[in-house]
Amino acid sequence: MKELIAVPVERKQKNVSALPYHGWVGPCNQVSLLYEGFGLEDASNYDSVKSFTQLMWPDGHPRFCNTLHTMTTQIEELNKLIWLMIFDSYGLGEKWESVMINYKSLVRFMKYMAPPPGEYEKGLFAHTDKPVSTIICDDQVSGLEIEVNGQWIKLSLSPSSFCFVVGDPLKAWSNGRLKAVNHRVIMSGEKDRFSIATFAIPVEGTIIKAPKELIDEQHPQLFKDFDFMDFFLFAFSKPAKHIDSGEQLQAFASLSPPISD
Ligand SMILES: O=C(O)CCC(=O)C(=O)O
Ligand SMILES: [Fe+2]
Repeated sequence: MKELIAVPVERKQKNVSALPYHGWVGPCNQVSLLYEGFGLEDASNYDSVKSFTQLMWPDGHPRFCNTLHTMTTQIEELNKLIWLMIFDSYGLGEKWESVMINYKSLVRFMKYMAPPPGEYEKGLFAHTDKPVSTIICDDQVSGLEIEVNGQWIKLSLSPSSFCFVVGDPLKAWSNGRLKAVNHRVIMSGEKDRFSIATFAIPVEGTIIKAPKELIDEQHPQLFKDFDFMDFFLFAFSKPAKHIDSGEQLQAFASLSPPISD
């Protein structure tokens, strides 16, 4: 990752995408002055990894390319395994093929700079994830926090462990059974933090809908069926900027008025 951060900014700026949050974002006020992130779309596809490394390094950095491809295919497998465990836990294991969401992995490589000495500063604002789910790994420099009952809890990931984050679409898919946790990154201490997040981005035209088995009289349908990309683009649109990240799904797809906890 340090090699990626060391790439000249003119080349980093070539890491662009038509989709929000899919390309390079340098330190800025909208996100954070401590934050820098790269985006790699369709990350388990070798050609796509190769195009990325060729964009970053004139020689394409074959060692980086191969290691990255191995990592992304394995994380994608891990994500699928977790989804299958979720399906199974709702008695849908046998039907996994009909409830599976086809997706591509978007990998984001992130660096959060250490704040000035003694300071406690935002690295990434509080949000719920807009992709279906996310797998995060970091370099054990803490910073990731989750909100539980109004309290922020710092997570310390142990070496070689991963954090699975439920995104808003998975909450909708599960008819509200799974919660999309509000999370943020707060930096303190002297060390920079490096993290890699792998997001599940459904393929074009995917409709997010709760399986009929998860809807009944006791569990009425909470969200209308929606096209993933419509929701994703809505979440990054101007009107949605005024809506709390955790409320965007409700605002976009709710079938009932909000229920307070
Ligand atoms: O860097 C992290 O640990 C979290 C990143 C994150 O939440 C995100 O990119 O959505
Ligand atoms: Fe996130």
